[in-house]
Amino acid sequence: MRVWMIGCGNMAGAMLTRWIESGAVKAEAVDVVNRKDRALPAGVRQARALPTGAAPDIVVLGVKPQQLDEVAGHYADRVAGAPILLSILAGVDAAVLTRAFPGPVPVPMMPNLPVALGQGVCVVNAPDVPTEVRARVDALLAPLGDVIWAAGTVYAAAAVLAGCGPAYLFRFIDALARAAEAMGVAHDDAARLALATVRGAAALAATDPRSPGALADAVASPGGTTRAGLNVLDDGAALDRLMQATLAASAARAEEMAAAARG
Ligand SMILES: NC(=O)C1=CN([C@@H]2O[C@H](COP(=O)(O)OP(=O)(O)OC[C@H]3O[C@@H](n4cnc5c(N)ncnc54)[C@H](OP(=O)(O)O)[C@@H]3O)[C@@H](O)[C@H]2O)C=CC1
Ligand SMILES: O=C(O)[C@@H]1CCC=N1
Repeated sequence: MRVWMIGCGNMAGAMLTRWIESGAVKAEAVDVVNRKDRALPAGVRQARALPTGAAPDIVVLGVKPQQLDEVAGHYADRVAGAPILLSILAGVDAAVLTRAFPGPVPVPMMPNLPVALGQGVCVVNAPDVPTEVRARVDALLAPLGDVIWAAGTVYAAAAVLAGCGPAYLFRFIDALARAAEAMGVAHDDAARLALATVRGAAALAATDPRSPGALADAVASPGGTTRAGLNVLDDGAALDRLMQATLAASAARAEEMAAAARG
């Protein structure tokens, strides 16, 4: 599969790393265009313009949403002959993509950074694409982790959970560590313990047949120490309300960005 990537920073770079490590895409089949050379997997070509010659099987758009018009001005003509335009731009829907890049089938999606390990989530928002396009996108995304197709408000919610979720969890790890540090654990030990606890708990939740709620109950002895802590998180649904407000803020920002992109 031949791939062109327009913009290949943190997120698109994570996807590229996994594609190459998994063997889904060969490094020499990838052309990246960015404004300066970056550390990319060996064998990937990078330049300040798309290559000449036949269009690839897929074009991946990996710039910031605010850079869409600029890159469309440079590359829309070259991209027009490609069959699929896969976009990871938050708040940029299929109609906006087609306006900027007429020709290819637009496939907006929201990945997350753990795709680099093959443990990410990709939420795809292209409900009406032809079967062969869906099959091709599914095959390309499969090595990255879970793939979910969603539309409308479900996509909006799933996209912020998947796309932003890692950042929320990184904050949670830091907050756990800071709390332990405030109680006397050395800074580095607190950071290590918090990360190891989250990693182990996530691995257990991913493999154990019990739900996260049931696993929490398995940790919390009746009248014990964990229950006392859970009572703080559960008081007035404090954690639920915090997460609802967090996702709602990200979703509202995505909607603002979508409105700006629509113009
Ligand atoms: N970070 C994340 O976890 C996630 C990000 N996203 C989406 O991914 C997209 C990129 O975000 P992220 O990777 O964090 O940002 P980065 O800034 O790391 O990546 C943006 C890339 O675009 C390139 N770029 C900018 N302008 C141009 C241009 N005119 N021509 C070609 N390339 C250009 C930059 O390279 P250079 O400066 O060298 O040109 C850089 O490689 C965003 O749209 C975001 O919504 C989606 C899900 C998760
Ligand atoms: O913060 C952002 O806008 C992008 C999209 C999801 C994660 N990063």
